[in-house]
Amino acid sequence: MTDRNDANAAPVLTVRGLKKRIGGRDIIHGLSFDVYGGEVFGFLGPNGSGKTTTIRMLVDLIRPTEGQVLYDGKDIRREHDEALSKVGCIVENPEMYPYMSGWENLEHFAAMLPGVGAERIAEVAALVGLDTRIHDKVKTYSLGMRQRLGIAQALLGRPKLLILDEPTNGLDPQGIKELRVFIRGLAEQGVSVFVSSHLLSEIELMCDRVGILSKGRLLAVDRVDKLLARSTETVLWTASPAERALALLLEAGEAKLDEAGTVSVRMAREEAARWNRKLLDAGVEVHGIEIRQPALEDLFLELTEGDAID
Ligand SMILES: Nc1ncnc2c1ncn2[C@@H]1O[C@H](COP(=O)(O)OP(=O)(O)OP(=O)(O)O)[C@@H](O)[C@H]1O
Repeated sequence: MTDRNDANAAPVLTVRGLKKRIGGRDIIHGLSFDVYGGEVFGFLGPNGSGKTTTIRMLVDLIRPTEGQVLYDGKDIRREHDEALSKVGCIVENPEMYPYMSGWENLEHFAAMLPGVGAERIAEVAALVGLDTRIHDKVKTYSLGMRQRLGIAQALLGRPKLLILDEPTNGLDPQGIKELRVFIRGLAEQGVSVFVSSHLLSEIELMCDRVGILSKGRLLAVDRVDKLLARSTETVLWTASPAERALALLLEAGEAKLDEAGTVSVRMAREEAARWNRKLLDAGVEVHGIEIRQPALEDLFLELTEGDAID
Protein backbone atom coordinates (compact mmCIF):
# COMPACT_ATOMS: atom_id res chain seq x y z
CA MET A 1 0.00 0.00 0.00
CA THR A 2 1.48 3.35 -0.98
CA ASP A 3 1.21 6.50 1.04
CA ARG A 4 -1.28 8.66 -0.82
CA ASN A 5 0.20 11.81 0.63
CA ASP A 6 2.89 11.44 -2.01
CA ALA A 7 2.77 14.73 -3.86
CA ASN A 8 3.48 12.97 -7.17
CA ALA A 9 0.44 10.70 -6.99
CA ALA A 10 -2.06 11.97 -9.54
CA PRO A 11 -5.71 12.07 -8.54
CA VAL A 12 -8.18 10.31 -10.82
CA LEU A 13 -11.04 12.14 -9.14
CA THR A 14 -10.83 15.60 -7.63
CA VAL A 15 -13.79 17.05 -5.75
CA ARG A 16 -13.68 20.66 -4.57
CA GLY A 17 -16.26 22.53 -2.53
CA LEU A 18 -19.14 20.32 -3.66
CA LYS A 19 -22.49 21.56 -2.37
CA LYS A 20 -26.10 20.61 -2.93
CA ARG A 21 -29.13 22.50 -1.77
CA ILE A 22 -32.53 20.87 -2.34
CA GLY A 23 -35.79 22.62 -1.55
CA GLY A 24 -34.06 25.36 0.44
CA ARG A 25 -32.20 22.79 2.55
CA ASP A 26 -28.44 22.23 2.41
CA ILE A 27 -27.92 18.51 1.89
CA ILE A 28 -24.21 18.52 1.02
CA HIS A 29 -22.05 21.20 2.65
CA GLY A 30 -18.92 21.65 0.56
CA LEU A 31 -17.05 18.36 0.15
CA SER A 32 -13.43 18.30 -0.98
CA PHE A 33 -11.38 15.15 -1.49
CA ASP A 34 -9.28 13.26 -4.03
CA VAL A 35 -9.19 9.66 -5.18
CA TYR A 36 -5.81 8.51 -6.51
CA GLY A 37 -4.81 6.07 -9.22
CA GLY A 38 -5.11 2.42 -8.19
CA GLU A 39 -6.63 3.02 -4.79
CA VAL A 40 -9.86 1.85 -3.20
CA PHE A 41 -11.60 4.75 -1.51
CA GLY A 42 -14.41 4.04 0.96
CA PHE A 43 -17.17 6.61 1.25
CA LEU A 44 -18.80 5.92 4.58
CA GLY A 45 -21.78 7.39 6.26
CA PRO A 46 -25.01 6.39 7.97
CA ASN A 47 -28.23 6.20 5.98
CA GLY A 48 -29.34 9.66 4.97
CA SER A 49 -25.89 11.26 5.38
CA GLY A 50 -25.79 12.21 1.70
CA LYS A 51 -23.80 9.46 -0.03
CA THR A 52 -26.21 8.88 -2.88
CA THR A 53 -26.73 12.62 -3.46
CA THR A 54 -22.94 13.04 -3.67
CA ILE A 55 -22.54 10.12 -6.06
CA ARG A 56 -25.32 11.47 -8.27
CA MET A 57 -23.39 14.72 -8.54
CA LEU A 58 -20.15 12.86 -9.26
CA VAL A 59 -21.65 11.16 -12.30
CA ASP A 60 -23.69 14.15 -13.48
CA LEU A 61 -27.13 12.73 -12.70
CA ILE A 62 -27.85 15.89 -10.69
CA ARG A 63 -26.19 19.27 -10.87
CA PRO A 64 -24.20 20.55 -7.89
CA THR A 65 -25.34 23.86 -6.39
CA GLU A 66 -21.64 24.74 -6.15
CA GLY A 67 -18.27 23.08 -6.55
CA GLN A 68 -16.17 21.17 -9.02
CA VAL A 69 -15.77 17.54 -10.05
CA LEU A 70 -12.77 16.60 -12.19
CA TYR A 71 -11.76 13.24 -13.62
CA ASP A 72 -8.10 13.10 -14.58
CA GLY A 73 -8.12 16.89 -14.41
CA LYS A 74 -11.13 17.22 -16.77
CA ASP A 75 -14.06 19.19 -15.42
CA ILE A 76 -17.44 17.44 -15.77
CA ARG A 77 -19.09 20.75 -16.66
CA ARG A 78 -16.58 22.12 -19.16
CA GLU A 79 -15.20 18.85 -20.61
CA HIS A 80 -18.27 16.74 -19.95
CA ASP A 81 -17.87 13.76 -22.31
CA GLU A 82 -14.15 13.40 -21.88
CA ALA A 83 -14.40 13.64 -18.09
CA LEU A 84 -17.21 11.08 -17.84
CA SER A 85 -15.48 8.65 -20.21
CA LYS A 86 -13.01 8.04 -17.34
CA VAL A 87 -15.65 6.76 -14.94
CA GLY A 88 -17.86 3.69 -14.72
CA CYS A 89 -20.68 3.73 -12.24
CA ILE A 90 -23.41 1.61 -10.74
CA VAL A 91 -25.93 3.65 -8.79
CA GLU A 92 -28.53 1.48 -7.06
CA ASN A 93 -29.65 -1.48 -9.16
CA PRO A 94 -28.43 -1.41 -12.72
CA GLU A 95 -31.09 -1.99 -15.36
CA MET A 96 -30.65 -5.47 -16.78
CA TYR A 97 -32.95 -7.41 -19.07
CA PRO A 98 -33.74 -10.68 -17.26
CA TYR A 99 -34.86 -12.57 -20.40
CA MET A 100 -31.66 -11.77 -22.19
CA SER A 101 -28.32 -13.44 -21.46
CA GLY A 102 -25.54 -11.64 -19.64
CA TRP A 103 -23.68 -11.41 -22.93
CA GLU A 104 -26.68 -9.86 -24.73
CA ASN A 105 -27.09 -7.32 -21.93
CA LEU A 106 -23.46 -6.33 -22.24
CA GLU A 107 -23.78 -6.13 -26.04
CA HIS A 108 -26.72 -3.81 -25.59
CA PHE A 109 -24.64 -1.42 -23.45
CA ALA A 110 -21.53 -1.82 -25.61
CA ALA A 111 -23.51 -0.53 -28.60
CA MET A 112 -23.47 2.92 -26.96
CA LEU A 113 -19.70 2.90 -26.47
CA PRO A 114 -17.39 3.54 -29.39
CA GLY A 115 -14.68 0.92 -29.87
CA VAL A 116 -16.17 -1.63 -27.46
CA GLY A 117 -16.80 -4.96 -29.19
CA ALA A 118 -17.00 -8.69 -28.53
CA GLU A 119 -13.41 -8.90 -27.41
CA ARG A 120 -13.93 -6.38 -24.61
CA ILE A 121 -17.23 -8.04 -23.61
CA ALA A 122 -15.42 -11.37 -23.22
CA GLU A 123 -12.67 -9.62 -21.27
CA VAL A 124 -14.99 -7.96 -18.72
CA ALA A 125 -17.06 -11.14 -18.36
CA ALA A 126 -13.87 -13.02 -17.44
CA LEU A 127 -12.74 -10.19 -15.17
CA VAL A 128 -15.88 -10.44 -13.04
CA GLY A 129 -15.78 -14.25 -13.10
CA LEU A 130 -18.93 -14.71 -15.17
CA ASP A 131 -17.34 -16.26 -18.26
CA THR A 132 -18.86 -19.70 -17.76
CA ARG A 133 -22.40 -18.32 -17.25
CA ILE A 134 -22.34 -15.30 -19.55
CA HIS A 135 -24.61 -16.96 -22.18
CA ASP A 136 -27.28 -17.91 -19.59
CA LYS A 137 -30.33 -15.74 -19.07
CA VAL A 138 -29.92 -13.08 -16.38
CA LYS A 139 -33.10 -14.29 -14.63
CA THR A 140 -31.17 -17.43 -13.66
CA TYR A 141 -28.39 -15.39 -11.99
CA SER A 142 -27.98 -14.99 -8.23
CA LEU A 143 -27.95 -11.49 -6.75
CA GLY A 144 -24.15 -11.62 -6.53
CA MET A 145 -23.91 -12.61 -10.21
CA ARG A 146 -26.24 -9.78 -11.24
CA GLN A 147 -24.08 -7.42 -9.27
CA ARG A 148 -20.99 -8.67 -11.07
CA LEU A 149 -22.75 -8.26 -14.41
CA GLY A 150 -23.48 -4.66 -13.40
CA ILE A 151 -19.80 -4.17 -12.63
CA ALA A 152 -18.87 -5.76 -15.97
CA GLN A 153 -21.16 -3.27 -17.68
CA ALA A 154 -19.56 -0.34 -15.80
CA LEU A 155 -16.11 -1.60 -16.84
CA LEU A 156 -16.91 -1.94 -20.55
CA GLY A 157 -15.57 1.50 -21.45
CA ARG A 158 -12.23 0.92 -19.63
CA PRO A 159 -12.80 3.54 -16.93
CA LYS A 160 -9.99 4.72 -14.68
CA LEU A 161 -12.42 4.88 -11.78
CA LEU A 162 -15.31 2.63 -10.84
CA ILE A 163 -18.00 4.08 -8.56
CA LEU A 164 -20.13 1.63 -6.59
CA ASP A 165 -23.03 2.77 -4.40
CA GLU A 166 -23.59 0.36 -1.48
CA PRO A 167 -22.48 -2.72 -3.45
CA THR A 168 -22.67 -5.01 -0.41
CA ASN A 169 -26.42 -4.41 0.01
CA GLY A 170 -28.24 -7.73 -0.06
CA LEU A 171 -25.09 -9.84 -0.37
CA ASP A 172 -24.38 -12.67 2.04
CA PRO A 173 -21.00 -12.81 3.85
CA GLN A 174 -19.54 -15.03 1.13
CA GLY A 175 -20.71 -12.61 -1.56
CA ILE A 176 -19.20 -9.69 0.36
CA LYS A 177 -15.91 -11.53 0.65
CA GLU A 178 -15.85 -12.26 -3.08
CA LEU A 179 -16.65 -8.63 -3.87
CA ARG A 180 -13.80 -7.52 -1.62
CA VAL A 181 -11.30 -9.79 -3.38
CA PHE A 182 -12.58 -8.65 -6.75
CA ILE A 183 -12.34 -4.94 -5.89
CA ARG A 184 -8.80 -5.33 -4.55
CA GLY A 185 -7.92 -7.16 -7.78
CA LEU A 186 -9.24 -4.26 -9.85
CA ALA A 187 -7.17 -1.78 -7.86
CA GLU A 188 -4.09 -3.92 -8.41
CA GLN A 189 -4.73 -3.68 -12.14
CA GLY A 190 -4.76 0.11 -11.79
CA VAL A 191 -8.53 0.75 -11.75
CA SER A 192 -9.42 3.02 -8.82
CA VAL A 193 -12.60 2.18 -6.95
CA PHE A 194 -14.88 4.53 -5.02
CA VAL A 195 -17.21 2.47 -2.87
CA SER A 196 -19.95 3.77 -0.59
CA SER A 197 -21.36 1.99 2.44
CA HIS A 198 -23.16 2.62 5.69
CA LEU A 199 -21.42 -0.41 7.22
CA LEU A 200 -17.79 0.19 7.79
CA SER A 201 -17.05 -3.38 8.85
CA GLU A 202 -18.05 -4.60 5.39
CA ILE A 203 -15.61 -2.45 3.47
CA GLU A 204 -12.89 -1.59 5.95
CA LEU A 205 -10.73 -4.46 4.72
CA MET A 206 -10.89 -3.47 1.06
CA CYS A 207 -10.16 0.27 1.33
CA ASP A 208 -6.84 2.10 1.24
CA ARG A 209 -8.47 5.28 2.50
CA VAL A 210 -11.89 6.22 3.77
CA GLY A 211 -13.88 9.41 3.96
CA ILE A 212 -16.42 9.57 6.79
CA LEU A 213 -19.57 11.48 5.89
CA SER A 214 -22.08 12.74 8.44
CA LYS A 215 -24.99 15.07 7.73
CA GLY A 216 -23.49 16.12 4.41
CA ARG A 217 -20.03 16.91 5.83
CA LEU A 218 -16.79 14.95 5.57
CA LEU A 219 -15.58 14.49 9.14
CA ALA A 220 -12.38 12.68 8.25
CA VAL A 221 -10.53 11.52 5.15
CA ASP A 222 -7.53 9.36 5.81
CA ARG A 223 -5.85 6.01 5.50
CA VAL A 224 -7.53 3.28 7.53
CA ASP A 225 -4.45 2.76 9.72
CA LYS A 226 -4.10 6.49 10.40
CA LEU A 227 -7.75 6.75 11.39
CA LEU A 228 -7.25 3.82 13.71
CA ALA A 229 -4.29 5.52 15.33
CA ARG A 230 -6.62 8.40 16.23
CA SER A 231 -8.93 6.26 18.31
CA THR A 232 -8.14 4.97 21.77
CA GLU A 233 -8.21 1.47 23.19
CA THR A 234 -10.85 0.18 25.58
CA VAL A 235 -9.56 -1.31 28.81
CA LEU A 236 -11.68 -3.94 30.56
CA TRP A 237 -11.28 -4.74 34.24
CA THR A 238 -12.64 -7.80 35.98
CA ALA A 239 -12.51 -6.72 39.59
CA SER A 240 -14.34 -6.95 42.88
CA PRO A 241 -16.16 -5.23 44.25
CA ALA A 242 -17.09 -4.16 40.72
CA GLU A 243 -19.09 -1.13 41.93
CA ARG A 244 -16.04 0.20 43.75
CA ALA A 245 -13.91 -0.27 40.60
CA LEU A 246 -16.59 1.51 38.58
CA ALA A 247 -16.68 4.46 40.98
CA LEU A 248 -12.91 4.89 40.74
CA LEU A 249 -12.71 4.40 36.98
CA LEU A 250 -15.43 6.96 36.39
CA GLU A 251 -12.74 9.46 37.30
CA ALA A 252 -10.74 8.21 34.31
CA GLY A 253 -13.57 8.59 31.80
CA GLU A 254 -16.93 7.21 30.81
CA ALA A 255 -16.59 3.89 32.61
CA LYS A 256 -19.36 1.32 32.24
CA LEU A 257 -20.21 -1.77 34.24
CA ASP A 258 -21.75 -4.64 32.25
CA GLU A 259 -23.93 -7.52 33.43
CA ALA A 260 -20.95 -9.87 33.66
CA GLY A 261 -19.35 -7.51 36.22
CA THR A 262 -16.71 -6.15 33.84
CA VAL A 263 -15.88 -2.46 33.96
CA SER A 264 -14.84 -0.96 30.63
CA VAL A 265 -13.38 2.45 29.98
CA ARG A 266 -11.75 4.04 26.96
CA MET A 267 -8.21 5.11 27.66
CA ALA A 268 -4.77 4.93 26.13
CA ARG A 269 -2.88 1.70 26.79
CA GLU A 270 -0.20 3.62 28.78
CA GLU A 271 -2.82 4.87 31.23
CA ALA A 272 -4.02 1.40 32.15
CA ALA A 273 -1.14 0.53 34.55
CA ARG A 274 -1.58 3.77 36.51
CA TRP A 275 -5.31 3.21 36.97
CA ASN A 276 -4.73 -0.39 37.88
CA ARG A 277 -2.41 0.71 40.70
CA LYS A 278 -5.09 3.11 41.93
CA LEU A 279 -7.61 0.28 42.07
CA LEU A 280 -5.20 -1.93 44.04
CA ASP A 281 -4.31 0.92 46.40
CA ALA A 282 -8.02 1.41 47.07
CA GLY A 283 -8.35 -2.23 48.08
CA VAL A 284 -10.08 -3.43 44.91
CA GLU A 285 -9.17 -6.97 43.91
CA VAL A 286 -8.22 -7.09 40.23
CA HIS A 287 -8.76 -10.50 38.63
CA GLY A 288 -7.95 -9.52 35.09
CA ILE A 289 -7.27 -6.68 32.65
CA GLU A 290 -7.86 -6.83 28.94
CA ILE A 291 -6.85 -4.14 26.47
CA ARG A 292 -9.08 -4.15 23.42
CA GLN A 293 -7.74 -2.67 20.21
CA PRO A 294 -9.85 0.11 18.76
CA ALA A 295 -11.93 -0.87 15.78
CA LEU A 296 -12.51 1.63 13.04
CA GLU A 297 -16.20 0.90 13.55
CA ASP A 298 -15.95 2.52 17.00
CA LEU A 299 -14.43 5.67 15.58
CA PHE A 300 -17.03 5.70 12.82
CA LEU A 301 -19.87 5.34 15.31
CA GLU A 302 -18.34 7.94 17.57
CA LEU A 303 -17.95 10.47 14.76
CA THR A 304 -21.39 9.90 13.32
CA GLU A 305 -23.24 9.35 16.58
CA GLY A 306 -26.91 10.21 16.34
CA ASP A 307 -26.67 10.90 12.63
CA ALA A 308 -28.93 8.12 11.42
CA ILE A 309 -31.82 9.19 13.61
CA ASP A 310 -31.79 12.79 12.51
N1 LIG B 1 -34.67 15.08 -4.01
C1 LIG B 1 -34.62 15.30 -2.71
N2 LIG B 1 -35.48 16.13 -2.12
C2 LIG B 1 -35.42 16.37 -0.79
N3 LIG B 1 -34.53 15.81 0.04
C3 LIG B 1 -33.65 14.96 -0.48
C4 LIG B 1 -33.64 14.65 -1.89
N4 LIG B 1 -32.63 13.78 -2.12
C5 LIG B 1 -32.05 13.54 -0.92
N5 LIG B 1 -32.67 14.24 0.05
C6 LIG B 1 -32.31 14.25 1.50
O1 LIG B 1 -30.91 14.38 1.57
C7 LIG B 1 -30.36 13.60 2.62
C8 LIG B 1 -29.30 12.70 2.07
O2 LIG B 1 -29.88 11.70 1.26
P1 LIG B 1 -29.04 10.58 0.49
O3 LIG B 1 -30.00 9.67 -0.19
O4 LIG B 1 -28.00 11.23 -0.33
O5 LIG B 1 -28.34 9.84 1.70
P2 LIG B 1 -27.55 8.47 1.71
O6 LIG B 1 -26.36 8.71 2.57
O7 LIG B 1 -27.31 7.99 0.34
O8 LIG B 1 -28.50 7.56 2.49
P3 LIG B 1 -29.13 6.18 2.04
O9 LIG B 1 -28.03 5.20 2.21
O10 LIG B 1 -30.25 6.02 3.02
O11 LIG B 1 -29.59 6.38 0.62
C9 LIG B 1 -31.53 12.87 3.24
O12 LIG B 1 -31.92 13.59 4.39
C10 LIG B 1 -32.60 12.93 2.17
O13 LIG B 1 -33.87 12.93 2.76
